[in-house]
Amino acid sequence: MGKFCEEVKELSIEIMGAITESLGLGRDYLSSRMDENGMQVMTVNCYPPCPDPETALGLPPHSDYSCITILLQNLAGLKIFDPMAHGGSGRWVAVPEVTGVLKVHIGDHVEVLSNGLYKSIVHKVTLNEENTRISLASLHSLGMDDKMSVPCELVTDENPVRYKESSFKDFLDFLVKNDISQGDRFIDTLRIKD
Ligand SMILES: O=C(O)CCC(=O)C(=O)O
Ligand SMILES: [Fe+2]
Repeated sequence: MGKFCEEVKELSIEIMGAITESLGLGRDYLSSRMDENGMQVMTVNCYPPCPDPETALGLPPHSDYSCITILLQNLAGLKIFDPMAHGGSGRWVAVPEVTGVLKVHIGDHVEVLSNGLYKSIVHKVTLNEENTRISLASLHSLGMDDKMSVPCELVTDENPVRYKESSFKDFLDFLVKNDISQGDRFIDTLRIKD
């Protein structure tokens, strides 16, 4: 498990480098903040078989507060929300399980970093009648008090700052006061209204 955590952290820094490069910020824009002071939270989720899977959920719809989440799972069950489908009313899409594959979620802090170009993905976990499902989710973020803000390089008159800055600690404060199981989303508290 220790080796998995270390390797997945290295992978997260590579993926974040590709994301910041894609935004024109360069590969190392966040690498030292993520590598030396960044937070890695590893969650082990166990979903026992459910006699009536249509009436329950393993995890309610949410987006991850992290920059990115790297996910390993043993069974299908993950669904992501495609907000553009059906003319904007959206639909849930089942993510196929492919053995040994890692999945990457864009989290709220990459939405902020990209000033909304990347969207954090809303997802949920469904249950099944027969088998126990296990997933390992590794959430990668900046340090506890390190604020993620929209880079000035991405801001112009036509593209103003669309999100307030925030830290992991700010997310924890949000968690205390809100109920993510009822659909409250941290990213919604960061949006700057026109
Ligand atoms: O179990 C899964 O596939 C997803 C877990 C998840 O979304 C989370 O831990 O935030
Ligand atoms: Fe999640």
